[in-house]
Amino acid sequence: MLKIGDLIEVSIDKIVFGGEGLGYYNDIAIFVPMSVPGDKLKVEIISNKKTYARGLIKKVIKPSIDRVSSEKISFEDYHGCDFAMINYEKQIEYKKEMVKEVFSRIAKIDNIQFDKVLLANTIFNYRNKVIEQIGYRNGKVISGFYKRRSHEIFEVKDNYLQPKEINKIFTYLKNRFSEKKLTIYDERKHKGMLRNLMARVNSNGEIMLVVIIKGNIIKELKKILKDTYNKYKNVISIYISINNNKTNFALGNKNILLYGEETIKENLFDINFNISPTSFFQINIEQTKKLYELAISYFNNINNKNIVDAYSGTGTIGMILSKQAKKIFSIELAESSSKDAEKTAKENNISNITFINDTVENGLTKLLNSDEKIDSIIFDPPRKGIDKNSLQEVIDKNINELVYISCNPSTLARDIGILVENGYKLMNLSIVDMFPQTSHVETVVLMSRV
Ligand SMILES: C[S@@+](CC[C@H](N)C(=O)[O-])C[C@H]1O[C@@H](n2cnc3c(N)ncnc32)[C@H](O)[C@@H]1O
Repeated sequence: MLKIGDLIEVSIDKIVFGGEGLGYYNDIAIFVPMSVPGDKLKVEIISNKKTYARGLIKKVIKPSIDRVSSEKISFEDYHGCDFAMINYEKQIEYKKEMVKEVFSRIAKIDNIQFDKVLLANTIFNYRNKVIEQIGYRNGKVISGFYKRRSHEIFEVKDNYLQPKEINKIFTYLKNRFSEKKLTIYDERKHKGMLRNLMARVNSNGEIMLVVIIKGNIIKELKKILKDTYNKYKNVISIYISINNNKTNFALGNKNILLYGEETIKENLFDINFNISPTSFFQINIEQTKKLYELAISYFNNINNKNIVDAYSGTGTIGMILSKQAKKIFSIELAESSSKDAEKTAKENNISNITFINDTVENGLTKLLNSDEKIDSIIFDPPRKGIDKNSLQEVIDKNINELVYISCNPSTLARDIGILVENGYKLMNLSIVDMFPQTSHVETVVLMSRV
């Protein structure tokens, strides 16, 4: 019987959904984060159940040929990236395996074939949005990510995924915060001011900064942000977000524009999209272009179709489709995203699009029961997938063509399973690697009525 704290030797056989490696020790399944199939490891047991246990790597005894370093072993060593210990080509192989495994287990579809697997050219520093926790160490303001399963912050110099320019500006801000001895938010006492730093950067290198605080804006903070705005010409927008809640969610309800522009803009397919601090926008622009191009190519004959863009964010896919389609209906829950989308449509003279600021659960049902004829739907839901009733409505109304973009293969497989049971066929399935160095995978699927 294993106990917490035991040191064991284990060989890793495979990667399972969620990104952890799996090996066996006396028939007990041992899950090991940051491990690679082919590794022989010394592992310390940190949790123990009847049929399985979880352990952390203490030492790499013999590295897998796919491991990039046998010295770096922890989540923190890889800046919080749970696949960065695996060479890039192999990361893709494991993502394919994970998608195959969930489709077989959940959707009961075996041996899926991938239409396309679109790799990234830029595999580091690709993120266009960054949020860090602010903390305090040895009299200095620091920022970074929480260590795994802890609320201790770890700070890294040149973070693997973040744009270098943002790292530079964050360093400047933290030095100024330290100098002025601004207080740091303490989540246990619910006291102190500085909570998070957030930044967005667009393809032109323009930056939006958001400082998330509890309480009121004090003049020292305002002065630091004014100096930042004047010093860095590429910082085009600075907000303070007030978050007085006891929550892990970073942004607050009140977002106050201090300097510069209300939104940052990103150009995709010749449309300038507006993005506010709280709006959703895909975090990897190079891969987003490929993702949208591929998803749009899955529609058969867009011209003269009425298409719904469900879970539409800032309206990107719908507006790109609107160039060819007859009519687009975009449904999005978040008010700021919907407002950004409306602004973008106006500025780019797009008029054949209707924005519905509502849940897909309500908005889609109403639309499908209205006089509008709907030919096709593109879904891009959050991780929890499509709500069951909405899916049933789509099935009942016999919508022939569904494109489904998903950031969570297990809820995708669940929803595809339901569609297949109800007379749809899986026509195409592709992967776009939006999140290199992490186990996250973006999948695009085309379903049609048979
Ligand atoms: C993965 S994002 C996709 C956004 C967009 N398609 C894009 O590519 O930028 C999911 C979006 O769904 C929205 N959302 C979440 N739950 C929703 C719901 N129940 N109804 C409508 N929109 C929802 C989120 O605010 C977010 O903008």
